[in-house]
Amino acid sequence: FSFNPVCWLSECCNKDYIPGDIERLRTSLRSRVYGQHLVEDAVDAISGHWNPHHRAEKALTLSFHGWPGSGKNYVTKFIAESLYKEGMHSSFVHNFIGRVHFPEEEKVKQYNENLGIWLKGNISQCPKQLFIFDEVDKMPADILNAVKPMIDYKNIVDGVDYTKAIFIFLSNTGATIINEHYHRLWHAGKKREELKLNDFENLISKGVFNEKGGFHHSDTIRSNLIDHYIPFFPMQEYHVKECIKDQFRERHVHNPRGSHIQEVMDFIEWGPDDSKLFSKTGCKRISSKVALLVAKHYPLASKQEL
Ligand SMILES: Nc1ncnc2c1ncn2[C@@H]1O[C@H](COP(=O)(O)OP(=O)(O)OP(=O)(O)O)[C@@H](O)[C@H]1O
Repeated sequence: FSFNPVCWLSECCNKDYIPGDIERLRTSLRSRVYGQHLVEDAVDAISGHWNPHHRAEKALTLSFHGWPGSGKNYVTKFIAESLYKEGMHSSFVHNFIGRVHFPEEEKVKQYNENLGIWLKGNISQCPKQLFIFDEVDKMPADILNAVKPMIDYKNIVDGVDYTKAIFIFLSNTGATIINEHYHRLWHAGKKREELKLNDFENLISKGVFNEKGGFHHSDTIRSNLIDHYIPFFPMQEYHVKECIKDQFRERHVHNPRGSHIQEVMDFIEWGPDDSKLFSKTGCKRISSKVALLVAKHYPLASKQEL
């Protein structure tokens, strides 16, 4: 037993701060995330990756694809919260956003150099790091090539162990392919819950390789460094209704009137044109509409919020 007073004051690279609580992750996803049963595969991958009885061969790379508002960031937040005590605020969790961190196409070389040094610096402090790259489709092509060697390293390089890191890429790339394929399967009578990862993985990897953005002709994909492509299915009416109820509940309204739920539903655009099966914005933009209704019709709940 060793006691390190520094760890009282700041985050340390140990089990207390990095509990890696997979059961908590499973429970959170099952109870809070609607309609995305394939994220279970991501959980299994993470669980295997950090399994103390099995040494990972390389860093784990997961790539989440789907329409806006289908839960990619939401799920990532649960992953961070279950693996790290401080969740998204942990100094071992890093969130890069395409348009914010890599806005200029002509600076790719500089971004790549900085990113390489920076990743190495962090991983050398603590190997169990989570790197999230959001809006990969809005990053200049080639950015991911800076990450590629780190994902590829199988051994300790210059004293740094890259194999325990987790990389999660989020994008809308491939969303159209996912939606169309989902639509076809749905027409053929397949149930959403019956769909498997391998119904989609090949389709996505081929699709993202050709679409513009950070994955475009990327070495990361060419060399098969992405371990799992996870499709996020478009949200249907019953999922969106659950999201709306969640938003009411968050504002202490546990029994919202049906007409109020409908009022929010009326704001949502549905596609594709023939079936109108999916919400074009998923569960996004619901929260502000619900906030307005709560302020207007549930004054007591609004007070509780303050
Ligand atoms: N599958 C889901 N189950 C429950 N709530 C969801 C789901 N998807 C989205 N939401 C709700 O909608 C909000 C926005 O979703 P989120 O930010 O995860 O979308 P996204 O897929 O990351 O979109 P984008 O591609 O625009 O980044 C979440 O914070 C959550 O409240």
